[in-house]
Amino acid sequence: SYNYVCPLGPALLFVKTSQGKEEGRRFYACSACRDRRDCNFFQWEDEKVSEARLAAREEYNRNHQPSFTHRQNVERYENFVLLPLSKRRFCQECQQLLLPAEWEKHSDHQFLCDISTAQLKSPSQLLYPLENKKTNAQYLFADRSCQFLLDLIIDLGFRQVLCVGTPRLHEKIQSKASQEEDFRVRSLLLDIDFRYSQFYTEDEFCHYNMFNHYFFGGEASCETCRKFLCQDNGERVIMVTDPPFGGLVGALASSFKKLMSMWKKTDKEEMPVFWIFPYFFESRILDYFPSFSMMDYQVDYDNHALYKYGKTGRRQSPVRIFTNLTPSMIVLPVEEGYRFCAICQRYVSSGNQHCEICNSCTSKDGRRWKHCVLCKKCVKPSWFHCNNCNCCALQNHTCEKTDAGCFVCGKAGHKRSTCPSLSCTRTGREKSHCTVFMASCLFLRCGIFFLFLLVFQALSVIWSKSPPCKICINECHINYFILP
Ligand SMILES: C[S@@+](CC[C@H](N)C(=O)[O-])C[C@H]1O[C@@H](n2cnc3c(N)ncnc32)[C@H](O)[C@@H]1O
Ligand SMILES: [Zn+2]
Ligand SMILES: [Zn+2]
Ligand SMILES: [Zn+2]
Ligand SMILES: [Zn+2]
Ligand SMILES: [Zn+2]
Repeated sequence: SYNYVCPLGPALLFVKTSQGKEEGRRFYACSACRDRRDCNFFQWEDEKVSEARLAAREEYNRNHQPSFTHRQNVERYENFVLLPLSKRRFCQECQQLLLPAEWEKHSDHQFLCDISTAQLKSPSQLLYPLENKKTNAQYLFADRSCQFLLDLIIDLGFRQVLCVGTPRLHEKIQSKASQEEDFRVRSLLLDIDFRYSQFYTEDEFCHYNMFNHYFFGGEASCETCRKFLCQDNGERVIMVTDPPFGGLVGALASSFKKLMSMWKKTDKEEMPVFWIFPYFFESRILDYFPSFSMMDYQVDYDNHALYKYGKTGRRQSPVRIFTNLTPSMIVLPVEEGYRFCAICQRYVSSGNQHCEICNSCTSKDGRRWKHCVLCKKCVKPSWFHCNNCNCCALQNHTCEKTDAGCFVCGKAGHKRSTCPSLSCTRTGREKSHCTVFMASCLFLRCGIFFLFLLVFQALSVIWSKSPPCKICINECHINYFILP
């Protein structure tokens, strides 16, 4: 049983951390929504909850169920495909296939007509990608990357693909399976996006939350997943996941471990996994999965302005494949410049040079990195060794160890609140001219306050227009820590 449940399943326990130390009260919040506007569930761990509040929450959860069940959606689909083309409509506002009896209700909504079988087979094209940055950044694979993944899966001999948050890969497999008789690969999609239940049966799609390992369809849905993983003795099964990048690696890892244990044959063996995630999460992923290694392949997306193949040629994508398969088995396309490093026994980017000192191909971002003898490791090409910080960093970084100084006068040794150029000091001799000083002091304070406001406004304008954080892509610097 769970402590607290919101419409997206069991809430997670969080605590704020600062410099690795826990700070403040622990609290429960929605597992999947980082933005209170999307799910406002909040509960202090040590807070007593009244019966009335619990009842209200249950009521709220009930009211926030989708309007149709998965079963109902499957039946609707069966009726939909019987309709002649001219009667097949899709409401773009409600993101829903419409049966003729429902047209009336959606008459002032935008809709698409003549929905073809091909369109029904590629729902990821029909549905608009959810782009709520904090909750569900639905970045869809560019066809180049999706095809690469599928070819790789086939070449490695896998037959069952558990697609966790990879609707486009699932869709590719499903449509091939329905078109080509000798295509033997099967797939099951696990995703939080319930819109997909309109296009897939209960054996093809499970409504699932990967932050808390929650099957919305209950035991039956969980059983579908277990069966899928265990058919043919669990041979030739692989899980491919591409979670939203907003962090919570620990929560994801814990769910993936649970999925992997549903497959588990022996203690030694691990279910093969492709976890697609940005390279800067490497150490976090390895913390949870020491058997994983990061591949150099750069995963491209269709609808991500930063990470897609631009018109001007190749843009760098920071998204990689993490896997527990032997790296040498992951053959990367030579046409795209990847080459095999015989010493590292893996394929690497063309720019990734083997460093003699580190004895490894050290680049993480595809550019050629340089070795720093003082740091005893390879670093980004744009970094320089800073003697102040005693490590490599960007040339224009602010050194960590030096005192940033006073906000007002810039001098070191004191903070804004005790700045001598501002405050009316309390020593007796100075009190005499205090009134005059007070006035100018107040004037100065107001001035600085407004200046501060202005700068803040300017900054927030700049922030809102600048591309998302390069480190975490959509969600900046989560300082929460999930307790086990
Ligand atoms: C970054 S997109 C990956 C899509 C993938 N590149 C593709 O083209 O198939 C993340 C996917 O995970 C799903 N997702 C987001 N949050 C989720 C959650 N809490 N549990 C399960 N799936 C989730 C989204 O609906 C989306 O399909
Ligand atoms: Zn509608
Ligand atoms: Zn190498
Ligand atoms: Zn090196
Ligand atoms: Zn250095
Ligand atoms: Zn420095």
